[in-house]
Amino acid sequence: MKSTEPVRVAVNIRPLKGCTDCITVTPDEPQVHIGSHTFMYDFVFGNAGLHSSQIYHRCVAPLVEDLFKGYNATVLAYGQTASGKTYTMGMGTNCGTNEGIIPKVMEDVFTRVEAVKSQIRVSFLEIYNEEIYGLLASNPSRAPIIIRETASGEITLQGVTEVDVKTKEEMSSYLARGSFTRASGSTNMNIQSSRSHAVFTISLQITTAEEILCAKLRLVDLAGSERANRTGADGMRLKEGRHINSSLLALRNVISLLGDERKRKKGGHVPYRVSKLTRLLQDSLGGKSKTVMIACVSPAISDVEETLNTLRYANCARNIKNQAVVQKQKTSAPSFMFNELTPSKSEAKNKAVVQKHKPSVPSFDYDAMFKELTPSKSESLPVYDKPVYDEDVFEAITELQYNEDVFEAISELQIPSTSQPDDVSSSSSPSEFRKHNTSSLDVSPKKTESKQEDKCQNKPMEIIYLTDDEAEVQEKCFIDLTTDEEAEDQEKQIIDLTTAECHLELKELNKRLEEKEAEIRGYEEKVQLEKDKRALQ
Ligand SMILES: Nc1ncnc2c1ncn2[C@@H]1O[C@H](COP(=O)(O)OP(=O)(O)OP(=O)(O)O)[C@@H](O)[C@H]1O
Repeated sequence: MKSTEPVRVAVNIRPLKGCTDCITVTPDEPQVHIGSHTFMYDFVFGNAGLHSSQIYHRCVAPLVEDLFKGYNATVLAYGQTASGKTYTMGMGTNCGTNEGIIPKVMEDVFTRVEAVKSQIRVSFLEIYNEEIYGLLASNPSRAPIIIRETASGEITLQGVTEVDVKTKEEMSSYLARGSFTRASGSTNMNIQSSRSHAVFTISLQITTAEEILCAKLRLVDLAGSERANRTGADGMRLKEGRHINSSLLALRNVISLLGDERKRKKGGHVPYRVSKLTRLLQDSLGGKSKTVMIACVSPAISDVEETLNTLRYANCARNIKNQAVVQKQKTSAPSFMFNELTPSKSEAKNKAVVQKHKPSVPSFDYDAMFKELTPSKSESLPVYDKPVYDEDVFEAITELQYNEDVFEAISELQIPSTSQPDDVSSSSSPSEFRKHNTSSLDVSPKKTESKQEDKCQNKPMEIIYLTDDEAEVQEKCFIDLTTDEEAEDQEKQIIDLTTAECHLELKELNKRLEEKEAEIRGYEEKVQLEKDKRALQ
């Protein structure tokens, strides 16, 4: 079953902290006014809009319902730093409480699973300085997770830890554990600012007499866009800010391309490969998932520019059309047991391998757990990489003002597609390969082949131990996207984008400089005239 689903967009306006309000909301309508701009959304929460306590029921509960029907779904919190994304998602200090979206999702999921035969797994990862790290891994060295692509275009993640969960409390403790491990730090704008994009994924498999539904709900808390002069970031924070901004720029570029019907009809290339963030969100934006974006904004006048940008991209995201597909496969016999599923060699190539890799048994005492984790937190943070991009370009991009021209120009930019090798490459041997936990993030290609519709294209949740032969087959269907050449290519694309933006910015500045010079010349002439007049008198 397939249905065209627009990305639904909600705006969440956080409470004002004692300064002038720059946003007004039309009562009883999802309409926001800012300066001379007016935007329509699917929902508006906060200010004169709906009460923010309704976010879950209005926006997210329908996705949980769809998850149980076999649809992949995504909730994406987007917005500038300190606009309330982590708070809204419930990934911050409130994650041990019932506040925020994720705790409510858990409540709902575990109420619903009582009525069905199911298995639930969770994974939690972050993109930090353009590397993907698992947040549930028991290994403190936190080796980066590798993105791979199957021959059919499905994105899988090699090295991510997925754990079985049986109760809401267990899931909640993994959320708390991962949230605590996630990179965060203090800036002038947010005392506990997320320094990475975080993705908490709930994988659900429901077995009925006829079929197996296997769908995923991805809950994404993006790091916020920031300006170094406002956050006061330097050193490590500045570098993080640059990575955050560059990946958000790539995301905005994808949104503006997918959200522009004219360009979509032209069939322009969508630059998902430019950053790891856009690769991971490929299924959520223009793919097979049902997606809700929650644009978090601050109503403070001091944040007006960033708020306007967020509102603009969120409005653009409403035009994105996904092709939601039920993720299912047939159960061959009525007594078919989920854990008994063993793939044939041919099936093995379409399935990701999941090995059971459970981190230490979660503690349900949050205070004790945080205490237990505190000394290891700094150790487990990723080691800083060498700066990947040109410092000057990033300096400029950090401070970049996203005005109309830049927005338009980025939309016009067509990024050449990274060639996808026909053949398969993989550096690890079959036995090495089996040592890793492999999990798919179900990021599927945009084009849907009808034949594949009723097959479960996501990774199955069962644990599969392959023979050497099967592992070889499995390996052959992966394409490693992280070769040096490809990484260089991706970096170059980001640099091209940022350079183009810098050129536009420079052009704008030159124009303003010329205007100022003309003004000064006019003033000097006036002064000279006055002098001449006085001399004549
Ligand atoms: N709706 C709200 N009601 C009360 N407090 C809020 C609300 N939204 C955010 N806050 C508070 O504002 C601060 C910043 O929020 P939060 O950390 O969620 O922002 P963020 O957008 O995730 O920032 P960053 O991108 O820097 O991580 C936090 O102290 C949070 O508790």
